[in-house]
Order: sequence, then C-alpha cells, then structure tokens
Amino acid sequence: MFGFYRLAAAVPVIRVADVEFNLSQMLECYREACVKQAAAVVFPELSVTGYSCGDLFFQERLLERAESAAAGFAKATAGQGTVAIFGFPLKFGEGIYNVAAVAQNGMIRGLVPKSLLPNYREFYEKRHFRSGAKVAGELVRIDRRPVPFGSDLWFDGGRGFRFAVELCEDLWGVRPPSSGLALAGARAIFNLSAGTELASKAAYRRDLVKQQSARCLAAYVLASAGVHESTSDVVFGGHALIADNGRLAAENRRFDRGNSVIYADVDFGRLGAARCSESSFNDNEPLDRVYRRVELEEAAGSPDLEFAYNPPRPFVPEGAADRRERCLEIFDIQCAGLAKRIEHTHAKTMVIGISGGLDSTLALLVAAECCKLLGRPASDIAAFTMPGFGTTGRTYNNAVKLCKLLGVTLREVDIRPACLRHFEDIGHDPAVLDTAYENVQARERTQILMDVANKSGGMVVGTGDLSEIALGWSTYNGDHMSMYAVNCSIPKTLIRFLIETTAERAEPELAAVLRDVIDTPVSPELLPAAEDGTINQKTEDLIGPYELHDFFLYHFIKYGAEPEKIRFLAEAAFEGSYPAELIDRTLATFLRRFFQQQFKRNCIPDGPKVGTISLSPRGDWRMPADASFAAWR
Ligand SMILES: Nc1ncnc2c1ncn2[C@@H]1O[C@H](COP(=O)(O)OP(=O)(O)OC[C@H]2O[C@@H]([n+]3cccc(C(=O)O)c3)[C@H](O)[C@@H]2O)[C@@H](O)[C@H]1O
Ligand SMILES: Nc1ncnc2c1ncn2[C@@H]1O[C@H](COP(=O)(O)OP(=O)(O)OP(=O)(O)O)[C@@H](O)[C@H]1O
Ligand SMILES: NC(=O)CC[C@H](N)C(=O)O
Repeated sequence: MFGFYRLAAAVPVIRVADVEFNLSQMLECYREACVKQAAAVVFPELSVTGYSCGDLFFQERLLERAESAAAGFAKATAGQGTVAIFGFPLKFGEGIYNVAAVAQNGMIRGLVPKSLLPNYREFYEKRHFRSGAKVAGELVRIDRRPVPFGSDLWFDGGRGFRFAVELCEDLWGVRPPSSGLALAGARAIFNLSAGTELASKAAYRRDLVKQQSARCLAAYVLASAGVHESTSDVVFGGHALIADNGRLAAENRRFDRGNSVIYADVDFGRLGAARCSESSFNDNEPLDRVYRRVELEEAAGSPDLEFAYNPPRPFVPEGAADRRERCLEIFDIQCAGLAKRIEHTHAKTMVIGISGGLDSTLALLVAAECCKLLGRPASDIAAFTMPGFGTTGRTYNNAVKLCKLLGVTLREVDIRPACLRHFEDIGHDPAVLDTAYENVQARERTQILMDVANKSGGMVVGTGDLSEIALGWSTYNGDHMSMYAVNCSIPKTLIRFLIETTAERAEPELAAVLRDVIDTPVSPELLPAAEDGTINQKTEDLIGPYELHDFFLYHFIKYGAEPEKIRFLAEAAFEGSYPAELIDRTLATFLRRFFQQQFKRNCIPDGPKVGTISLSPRGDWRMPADASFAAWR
C-alpha cells in the first residue's frame, strides 16, 4: 500500500542440534508473521541447527537433517504471502557453507553464503565453513530443484520490494556485502546473526545497523541467535533490530526466553525517492561485481500502518528531552548564522519589527543571543512596535514587555496615519478591507524598518518562517523582505517549541510573556479586531491548521510524495484530530498555494538552513514560478 512493506525479525526458541524441534518453533514464528501479513521475516544465523553446534557441523546426520528441514520449511511457505529467510549449513562441493535460504510460496528461491567468517577470540567459523565471498553464478539442487547459490544474489518482489541478505560478521567488515547489494538495487537488507552478548556490544550492534541502513539508504533487519544457544563459553542474547534509513524502527527486548517477532512497516517508495534525490548514492557506481537478480512472486504490501513511523508532527521530536536538544541546537545554528552576517557587515544595529506574535518573538530572542555572542549590548537591537488597524492589546502588550525585559531599544510607531495617507495617495477607500488594505500596512512597516536600518547603519532581521514561505503567507516586498531572515527554515509547528525552550531557561517574568505569546492565536492582525478587542483574523481559520500544512510540506518536499499518498498518511496520522474533509480541503489549499507562491520564494533573503528541508531558491528548492499544478489538483 503506497510502497509500505511489513518487515519482521524473529528469534525462535531452539535446541542445539535438534533440527525437528527448531523447525517447529521457526514455523510458529513464521505463522505469526503470516497472520500479521509481513512481506518477509528473517531468522537468526544457522537457525535450523543452532549456531553453536561446534564440530557437530561435520556430522553427516546433522547436515542431511538440516537440508531436509530447510526444504520442509520452504514447503510450509506454500500459499502464504510472507517470504521466509532462515539459515542452515549447506554442503557444497568439498566444503560446508553457512547459508541463508530465501523461501517463498513453497520453494527455496535462492541461497546466500556468508562472506566474512569471524575466526578470532570466541569465534572459529573457518574451522567449519568456507567463505562464500567469491561464490557467484552457482546452482544447487535442493529437493531435486536447482536453486541459485552465491553471494551475488538479490531478490525482487516487484513494485520496489527489493532486498538482499548478508550474515552477521558481513556487517562488521570493512566492506559489507550489503553496500554493493544496495547499489545493485536492494532496498532492504536482511541479516541472519549470532552475536555473542558482551557488555556494551548491543549498543555497538545497534549503531552498525542504523549506520548501514543510513549509508545504503535502505531498511536493515537483523535477527540474532537467542538465549537457548549453548552457553558453554558465551551467551547469545537474541537481539532483533529493524532500522529504516538511519532511524531505529523496532527493537526487541534481549534475553527473551520465548519465541519473539518484531515488525516495522517500511516505505520502500520513500527509500527509492531518497536514492534519486540524494544523487551521490549513484556516484558509487561502477559496481565491484556482477549481481544476479532473483525474481520473486509479487510481495503483498502492508495491510495498514500499524507498525509504521508516521508522526503527525514530523518536524518536532516526540520525546521532551530530544525536543529540547533539537531546539537548543537549532537556536545555536540560527544565532551563528546571524552573528556571521552582523560581524561581516559591521552592522551597527539589528532592526526588527516586534508584533507580539511567534515569529518576531523568536527572531528577537535570536538577535538578543547574537548580541551576547558578539559581546555587544542588547541595546544594539532596534525594536519597533508598530500598531496598525488590526493590532490587539494582547500582542501589543506582549511586544512591549518582551523588549523591556530583554533590554533592547524599543520605539513605537503608530502606522495608521501613514497608511491612511497612503490610501489617499493610491485612491483606496479604507472601508474596503481587501488585499491592498492588508498589504499597505505590511509594506509600511517594512519601509520603516528598512529606512531605520539605513539611517542607523544596521540591518533588518527577517521573521518569516518556513511554513509561511511554503504557503506564500506574507506580503510580497513587505514582511517577505529583509536583510537576513533567521527563521526561514523553521516550520511553524517547531517555532512554539523553540520559544518554549527559551522560556524554560528564562526568568519567571520573561517566561510568562513568552508563554503568553505561545498561547496567542496565529494572526497577521491586518484586519480590524473583533468588537471585544480580540483577534478576528485567525490564520488557521483561513488557510487550515499549520500542523497539517507542515505535515504536507514534509512529505511533499522530502519524499516527493503524490497527493493521494500525502492524504492517506495524513488521515492515518491525524485520525481523531482532524476530519478527512478538513484534511482534504487543507491539502488542496497547500498544493495550490505552494505552486502559486513560488514567485515569492524566488527572491527571499539569505537565512540559515537548520533542518533537512529548506525552500531557499539558491540552496534547496528550485522550481519554476510558472509551473502548472494541474496534475496535483
Ligand atoms: N507567479 C507570479 N509571479 C509574479 N507575481 C505574481 C505571481 N503571482 C501573483 N503575483 C502578484 O503578486 C501579488 C500578490 O502578492 P502579494 O502582494 O504579497 O499579496 P497576496 O499574496 O495576495 O496577499 C498577502 C497575503 O499574505 C497574508 N499575510 C501578509 C502579511 C503577513 C502575514 C502573516 O501572517 O505573516 C500574512 C495576508 O493576509 C494576505 O492574505 C499580486 O500583485 C500578483 O499579481
Ligand atoms: N504590530 C506590529 N509591530 C511591529 N512589527 C509588526 C507588527 N505586525 C507585524 N509586524 C512585523 O511583520 C512580521 C510579520 O507579521 P506576522 O503577523 O506574520 O508575524 P508574527 O506576528 O511575528 O508571527 P505569527 O505570524 O506567527 O503571528 C512580524 O514578524 C513583524 O516583524
Ligand atoms: N556470527 C558472527 O558472525 C558473529 C560475529 C560478530 N562480530 C558478532 O559478534 O556479533
């Protein structure tokens, strides 16, 4: 469904060298994965026999039983949609290989031997096995059927569901086979492991899995042998991990004594999109060897998003500690960006319009911190509060309090007389509350700020955020323009948290003002207030919730997702919060405005990129201002 496939890692209970028992436990896990409609499930290394059989691997009895159990497992996959990936020792030529079998719908479709054999400290695999690093283009007869055998195989389950297999130490090597296999086309790597548990090794293993998934722009699924392996000299922990392009998607509890299976729904379409846009991925060609593609029957996509990562606020980390760390880092990036520009231009002042809204508050906090970084007094900040026709007491008071508490230089200019005069000049009836009525105010404010900057040898600090830039929700050549725009890559859903992080560190009086700014409805305050003096023009009533717009922006820009997929993801993420009709309407607004308002983005001021998404026409987002959006309508 929309490129999602459910991946699973199973750690079964085993008895060392008891093939029949092991098969029964593996089948139990497999059936569970089938019920959950996993596309594929991986088992640990040598799962059919157990990893710790030692010299029993030389016993013909064990090898024969292992091979027939492997064929038996394959038969059990008949009529099921789920691919099974499990391990057994395979006699081939004059040696034994530690192999992974890939079975689908009744047959073993391919056998992949382990390339890197650990033979140090507690490991002595070379005593029993041969390396499969150079095995390519071979066929093996299993149950009288020829099966492709080699470390050159990758598997294609159709519609982007492409994967490959490696075994334990392969991942720990200098050049894991999965790197080449990913370049050949595999979007998921399954690893059959048997990792001994030593203090702190699990964290290292988790890092390897995350890193390799990030490096390969792939999913990485690892299942490691469990606590029922022999404990003669070492203990195995049954670690299972699923990573998705650098993110840990699922992990089990180690040392579990029962059968356990973990799942993650991974978006293979998104992995494919990342490989197209992060173009250095393809600079790794030419491949170091020729790979064989094994065509599988088409795999079934995830039935739903039960195990998917689909947060409603993709820009905002979910945990409080992560969020705080992210906000502090972003704030540092913003301050460093502004400090460099101020230092370089020897600007004497930083001129900012303070409305008492979220964006100008954050810009002011950044400017104040920048003064500290540069060893300059906060009074170098020339703050202007400029009440207009829609300014309310709440925002005005917050603006004034904020400036006083931060010790910046504050001036107040009532823009109404100048705007009324301007209406006369352009022949506009002030009773007509149209676009001109709104934009005259925004442009009047910008004119004041720009002219003060000239007069004081300073620079106008811009306040507009990423969500406004995406929607073109600003007045062209009004608040759209500045000399350096510190919030330009920060989405609205994150701005609140950035201010909150400062509030947490601030004196109580300042914290109280910041929290009231956070609680004020978002508004340009360009239309007159309501009769009771409260804000009338609420942005989110007009264009839809920013939470939705930021969600759409994330999926549209980062993964190039089509509108139907964005709608599907949003309906899942916002179930119970926003009705489908509102999601639909807001998505239509987003797409229309995103296309129509590119002309504003094509001439935005410089400003720092703080996250993976930016709409700078110089850096990140180059799009014609006259593109047709008929296909996205
Ligand atoms: N593709 C294109 N290439 C070049 N020019 C293009 C164009 N499409 C429209 N235009 C022209 O651009 C002009 C329209 O743009 P513009 O003058 O900006 O006006 P417009 O976008 O219509 O109005 C500004 C909107 O932003 C809102 N606003 C303003 C200020 C602050 C905030 C806030 O909350 O932060 C919100 C305000 O409520 C209003 O809805 C028209 O003259 C139009 O002809
Ligand atoms: N009354 C005002 N006094 C001074 N500057 C203002 C005033 N109203 C708007 N501005 C300037 O115009 C910018 C854009 O206005 P807008 O209302 O969109 O931003 P905001 O109030 O800071 O934040 P938000 O859009 O989140 O409410 C402000 O950030 C500010 O720099
Ligand atoms: N089975 C293996 O290949 C184990 C080796 C690996 N380095 C580990 O300890 O987890």
